[in-house]
Amino acid sequence: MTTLLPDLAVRVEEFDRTDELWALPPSPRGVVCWLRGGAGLIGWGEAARIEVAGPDRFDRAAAAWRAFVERLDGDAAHAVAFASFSFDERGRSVLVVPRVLVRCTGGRARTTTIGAAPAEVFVPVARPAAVRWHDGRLPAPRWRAAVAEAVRRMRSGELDKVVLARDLVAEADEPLDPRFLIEELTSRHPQCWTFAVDDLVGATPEMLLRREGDRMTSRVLAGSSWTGHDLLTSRQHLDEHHYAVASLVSATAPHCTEVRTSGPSELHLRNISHLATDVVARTTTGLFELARAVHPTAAVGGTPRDAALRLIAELEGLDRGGYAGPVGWVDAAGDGELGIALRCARLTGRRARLFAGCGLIADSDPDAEVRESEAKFAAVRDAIEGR
Ligand SMILES: C=C(O[C@H]1C=CC=C(C(=O)O)[C@@H]1O)C(=O)O
Repeated sequence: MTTLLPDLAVRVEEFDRTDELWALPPSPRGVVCWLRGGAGLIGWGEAARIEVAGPDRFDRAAAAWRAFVERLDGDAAHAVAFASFSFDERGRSVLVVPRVLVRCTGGRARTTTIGAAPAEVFVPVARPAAVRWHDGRLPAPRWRAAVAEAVRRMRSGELDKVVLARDLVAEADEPLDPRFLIEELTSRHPQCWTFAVDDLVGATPEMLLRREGDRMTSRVLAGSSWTGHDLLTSRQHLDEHHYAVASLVSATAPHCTEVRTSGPSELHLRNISHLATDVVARTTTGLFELARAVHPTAAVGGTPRDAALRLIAELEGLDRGGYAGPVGWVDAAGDGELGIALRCARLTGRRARLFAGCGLIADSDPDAEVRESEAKFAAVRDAIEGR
């Protein structure tokens, strides 16, 4: 389904960059962003919204985006759509084309407006008021039991790896303002990509796919420590990491040439460290078509993929929505970036539902995984608390 403005004239203006991109949207409504280290994209208002579902959601989104770009008048080359794809094929995936887009690279910023500039009433950024925390659908003891069962199944040889997630709910007295979270997340997590698309806000360290012309890059993460433990000498974490890299490389192989991997190395973030491998390749395949080929990698699904997805449905049973799905942006030429939507929350009015998942193999310890999930929640939890 596509909904769009009647007037699709594109206007572009250049101006000196600002460091406070998060403060530009005039109100909390319809904010979309993809920001890292003071640069990136932020937008508001809706020139078009494209919603797709089903196993062919990536192809349908790609076709709808191409059709939309063809309808634009003027400088269509500067148009960008923000995307949030559901983890599960039954979920709703969304492309949002903002009416106003600010793109900041190097010392310059550019505003792209589609249609007449929207009438803007400025609403100051609000800090969350009186936040209370509740268990989600999978409180820690139930999730620990699910992890223990998954480990038992892997020890019996049913599968090699699975990623199980749990949730946590924040409830504030007033509606949550995504701009506050964007500000907190960009300043706390400068190595991560802070995103807001539809109702999902977060800061992910994992780049699923970046496409610039015929160059594809990816950063695969799996294997974590929140205690400073050396990941590079841990057989368990190296094995867990290996499955994630192998799933990305084998899924992209039919679409890529000159594939090079470098890693693993350790990526140290504020609350946690990960094993990371960077992948570079040449491709002529579009960004969304590549996403169809690779999603879900074993960083969020498991190995073998189908057995892992069945076990996730059986033991986790959460509606992951956009969590662990591809999230990011695409431009008119088909270039763009899709991260994996991790360290994020779904915002609905006064509530935020946080998600955190852990990769499990036969050697995993359920108690350690519960603590790892808490360390992953901390990224958004501390941002909501503003502490
Ligand atoms: C599934 C998540 O993290 C993935 C990415 C990095 C490390 C992971 C791990 O060590 O389990 C996960 O595979 C999450 O943060 O919800």
